[in-house]
Amino acid sequence: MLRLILSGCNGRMGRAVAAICAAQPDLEIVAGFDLLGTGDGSFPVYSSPAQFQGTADALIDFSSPAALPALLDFCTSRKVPAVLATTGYSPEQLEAIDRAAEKVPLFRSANMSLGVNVVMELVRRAAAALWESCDIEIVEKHHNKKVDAPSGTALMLADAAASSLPYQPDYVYDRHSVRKARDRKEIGISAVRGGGIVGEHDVIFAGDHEVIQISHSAMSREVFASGAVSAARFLATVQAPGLYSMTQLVQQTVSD
Ligand SMILES: NC(=O)c1ccc[n+]([C@@H]2O[C@H](COP(=O)([O-])OP(=O)(O)OC[C@H]3O[C@@H](n4cnc5c(N)ncnc54)[C@H](O)[C@@H]3O)[C@@H](O)[C@H]2O)c1
Ligand SMILES: O=C(O)C1=N[C@H](C(=O)O)CCC1
Repeated sequence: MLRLILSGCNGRMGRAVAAICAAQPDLEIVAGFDLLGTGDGSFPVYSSPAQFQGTADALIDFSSPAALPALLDFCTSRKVPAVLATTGYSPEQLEAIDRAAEKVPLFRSANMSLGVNVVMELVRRAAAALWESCDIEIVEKHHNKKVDAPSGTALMLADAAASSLPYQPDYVYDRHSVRKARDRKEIGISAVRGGGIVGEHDVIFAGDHEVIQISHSAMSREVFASGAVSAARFLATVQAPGLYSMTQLVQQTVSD
């Protein structure tokens, strides 16, 4: 039995993860954390991690960057490995995650879908082949409840493209405030918010005579939820502290 804590349990993703756990007999949610310290009664919910006195094999977090300090305190002091799936962390929070990962296994990915991680590899290869002839632009689209922009996935895709460039690109999020033609060394990142769009990402390589586009569409939140559960299963097999990502999870899956 894998005993899980679900942080952000009352949210859209928290509910999607709970549904997957309910369908897998070897998974048990022993506690939920959420601002609102109540749930549907299927497991106890705490408004603060410190209130929970039990133990767990792993924690899955889909909540808010505001939850991070208390979560890192909890995970490092209680030695509970965590899957951090929340997006919108500040550079200082990313450093705090790096420091905590020296004490306990942590897994972080702004997108828990296996497909997006394949797309990242395609983007690396396309950028290596096309950077001299093409401008790189990223467009992401999400539902109207999403609070962070651009999406964590768009930033991961920009980093994937940047890793293949022989220069450090500037990420440009706003073309409104400056009247200036596009610089070759930019990666433009644009965010659209509307309705119930689950998550769409287009990486556009625009040349003078051709346009190449690499796209990913999430059809439901289940793809992120099941990826997070796979990451929690992966963490339960990892003993050493460290910051893990989909790269290691995919490597383990391929070698099994
Ligand atoms: N990595 C991925 O694959 C992936 C996929 C989808 C969403 N996300 C990210 O997950 C996060 C949650 O997304 P969502 O759509 O479920 O949002 P949501 O708003 O529906 O749910 C967030 C939940 O977290 C709770 N919460 C907020 N602040 C908290 C705090 N300080 N302490 C404890 N609980 C707190 C809220 O009460 C809410 O129930 C977002 O950052 C989103 O971008 C990541
Ligand atoms: O719904 C969200 O919020 C999503 N957030 C992630 C991101 O910011 O990239 C992943 C896609 C869905």
